[in-house]
Amino acid sequence: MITVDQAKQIILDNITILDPLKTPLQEASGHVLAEDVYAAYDIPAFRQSSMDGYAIKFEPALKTYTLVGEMAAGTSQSITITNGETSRIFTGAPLPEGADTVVMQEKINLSANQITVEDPKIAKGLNVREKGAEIKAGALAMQTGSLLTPAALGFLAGIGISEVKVFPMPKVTIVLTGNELRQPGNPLAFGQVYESNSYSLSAALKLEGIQHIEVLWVNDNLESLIETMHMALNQSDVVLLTGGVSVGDYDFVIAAAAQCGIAQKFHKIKQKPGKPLFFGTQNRKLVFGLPGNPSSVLSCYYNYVLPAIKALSNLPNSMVEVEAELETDYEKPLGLTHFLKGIYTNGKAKPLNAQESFRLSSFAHSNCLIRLREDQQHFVAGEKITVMLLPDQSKAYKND
Ligand SMILES: Nc1nc2c(c(=O)[nH]1)N[C@H]1C(S)=C(S)[C@@H](COP(=O)(O)OP(=O)(O)OC[C@H]3O[C@@H](n4cnc5c(N)ncnc54)[C@H](O)[C@@H]3O)O[C@H]1N2
Ligand code: MOO
Repeated sequence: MITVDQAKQIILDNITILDPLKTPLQEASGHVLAEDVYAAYDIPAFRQSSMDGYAIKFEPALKTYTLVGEMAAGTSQSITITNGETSRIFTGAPLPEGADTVVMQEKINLSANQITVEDPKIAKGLNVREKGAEIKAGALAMQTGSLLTPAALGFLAGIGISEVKVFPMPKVTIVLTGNELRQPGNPLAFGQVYESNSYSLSAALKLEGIQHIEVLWVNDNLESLIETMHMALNQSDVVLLTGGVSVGDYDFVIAAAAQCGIAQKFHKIKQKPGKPLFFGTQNRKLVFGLPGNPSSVLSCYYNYVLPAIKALSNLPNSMVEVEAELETDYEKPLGLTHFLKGIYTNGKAKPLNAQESFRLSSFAHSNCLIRLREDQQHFVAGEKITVMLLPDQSKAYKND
């Protein structure tokens, strides 16, 4: 059986970044740019006022100017002023021909059609945004590899860009196996359990900005599973199966994967929860067989699926690992890495009760996974261990 780190490396070794795609700016949030973007225009495209006030042709000795017109934002008509003249002007409006300076309206006195400038700091060019001050036509605006943050998207829109080439996010299909599964909201018959894996996985994927998520249900029989797997592979870049990867008579994932031409890269990792995790590829498509227990599914998602999904889109792994002090003693058997649901605050990590992989109550209240080494049995309070911060809990790590 392979170790946690070996499994992580095998997955990364099998990833090919998805082919870049032209995308409207409105859909590009959180993606990585796959091209250098150049400005097509000078921005601002004209000399404009940065204040509401009066545009003048600055003359050091002159304090009084005659009002001859107005320039509003969005006007398509320009006017011309000469020495001793002024035009009313508003923020964002083009400067009149001949003007080089704007006086804020709080810093003048208006009487009849004349203004008197009362601004000791007045100087040529004050309150004027020069043409091309933000960026010049032809200049590099953003480089390939940049993350499209809200500010980056606003910047690109502001210089007239409407679509960009990005590394897309993968399309994901979740395949639920298990005859016992029932949709929440319905009464349970004997032997049935509520289906919860699609809820946790879809929510985790949406949090990362994944938009294409499809959920397919399949009964525990080989033919149906093969058919559903083909469908899932056809429509997506990543297939996440839950359940059916263990050794039971109704666990068909491994056999179905082989029959669908999925090359097995590993099956089983020295870890708890999630020991029977399966990973395979079909060309560039990734297939994860997540052990069905709800806590195993999520633990494997954070450890293996999330980094893979990020890597497909050329994004860094969003799982942050930090060193922390274990708050209590802990005992575990040798041989498997354990991931414990825990609470991390102010550099200390506390394992929660209810660590069994069929239950999610502790996961629901945790903000981290505490990683305990496979080759160690006794852990003592105060000892340094590694903690994986859950990405949706970033505000919960520090006491105010
Ligand atoms: N003889 C052995 N039995 C088991 C082993 C083993 O090594 N030898 N490993 C155990 C471990 S560890 C795990 S984890 C599970 C994994 O089993 P499967 O991946 O085959 O999953 P299932 O048997 O289908 O389901 C396990 C458990 O999870 C529940 N489940 C499944 N899907 C959902 C869902 N969508 N929502 C909520 N709950 C779900 C299912 O009802 C089962 O209770 O195998 C152990 N057995
Ligand atoms: O590894 Mo299983 O996920 O412990 O129950």
